Amino acid sequence: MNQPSPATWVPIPPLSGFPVENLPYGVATHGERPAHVVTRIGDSVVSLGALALNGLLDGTIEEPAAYFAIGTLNPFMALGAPAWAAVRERLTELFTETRHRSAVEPLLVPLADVVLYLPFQVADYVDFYSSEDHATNLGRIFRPDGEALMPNWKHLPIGYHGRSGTVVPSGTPILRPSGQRKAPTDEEPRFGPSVRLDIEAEVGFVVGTPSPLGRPVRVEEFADHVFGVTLVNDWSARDIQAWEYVPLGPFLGKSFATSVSPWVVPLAALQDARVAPPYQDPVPLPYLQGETWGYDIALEVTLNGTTVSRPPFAGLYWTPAQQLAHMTVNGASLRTGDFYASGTVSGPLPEQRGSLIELTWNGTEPLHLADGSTRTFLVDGDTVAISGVAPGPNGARIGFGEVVGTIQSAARPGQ
Ligand SMILES: O=C(O)/C=C/C(=O)CC(=O)CC(=O)O
Ligand SMILES: [Ca+2]
Ligand SMILES: [Mg+2]
Repeated sequence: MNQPSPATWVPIPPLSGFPVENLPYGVATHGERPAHVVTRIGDSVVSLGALALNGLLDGTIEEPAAYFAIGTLNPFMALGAPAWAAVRERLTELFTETRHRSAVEPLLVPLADVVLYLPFQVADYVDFYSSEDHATNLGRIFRPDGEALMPNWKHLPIGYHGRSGTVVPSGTPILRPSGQRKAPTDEEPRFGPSVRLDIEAEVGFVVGTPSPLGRPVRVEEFADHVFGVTLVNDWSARDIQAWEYVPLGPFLGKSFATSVSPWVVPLAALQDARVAPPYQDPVPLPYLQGETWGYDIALEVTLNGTTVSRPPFAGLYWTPAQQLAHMTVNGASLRTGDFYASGTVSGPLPEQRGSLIELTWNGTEPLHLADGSTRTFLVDGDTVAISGVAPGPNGARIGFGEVVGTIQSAARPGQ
């Protein structure tokens, strides 16, 4: 469908991922103005701070300017699902009812004229490991002599706590990390810049509503707590990781940078992208059961402009609601801004693998790029972009935009 959103008076380019059915949240500056909460429609950005200051969000939440004429989504996210629904309904009204056009149109700013930031303050950051194809591939590569999947893998969504302070917005340069590594053929460990720098294409979930210590969040409560969805590139230094991570798990090989796309797509925009959860055998324990679903988000990974993978999020084994329930089943509380990533998204086909270690099978099968060069792991100057799109109502496309990063050479020790 060429015109997925005929109801809006805002011009929407054909096939745009930002029709009125999307209305994601971000944080942006425009010229000298301070950072505000914004939304995007077509190729225009609108400050919710400006809408609020003009009285156009009256009747949604108390004092909307206090939540939107600021440079972070956290206070709004903390208000909870009824407030999110009220604001979304009002924004939809403003962009679809022509009587609002004269008031709202002057507030539209071209996307190209704004600078986008990390839209929320990250509280805790968790990274899961929930793609069966990814886990199987990594098991084969890292543990060729054992079972590909660990015995616990189909009983619980495996994850680890990452480093929230190094979650960075799309476009932040990625400095090649240095660390210890020891290849099987090396006699001794050595220190230096990673020579196996990799990507992980993932989908991230942003928690809005907090939960108290001691009260697990049930699978059915997912949509009460999760505000929205982003794309993630969880940069990974495979050589540092391989030497450091047994038995306690990923540490410095994954904590130097995790890039996030600038738009948080509300769960409400993904209603039509829900898919049946995968068949789970063995049946998980009761706290992981309940009404749950996956999301049909088609990812695309480009390396210096060449498409190298199309990972399908729909096939993930554990659903985001099961991940949330697992993360809190021990009584751990949720804070506004908690962020959890799905784990690397890989599909069953070779061209659906979400990391270079899989795409090149541990560096043995180089990728061929459009410029004639080949790659196993990332070299300085490489740019990786991950984009995503999901189905919306009436044939609309719900876009996530993209998360981009370019590799810079390692800082010399002492710098
Ligand atoms: O299986 C391993 O040894 C390693 C797995 C990963 O590096 C993946 C990871 O950290 C989580 C994920 O993104 O799926
Ligand atoms: Ca990861
Ligand atoms: Mg990371």
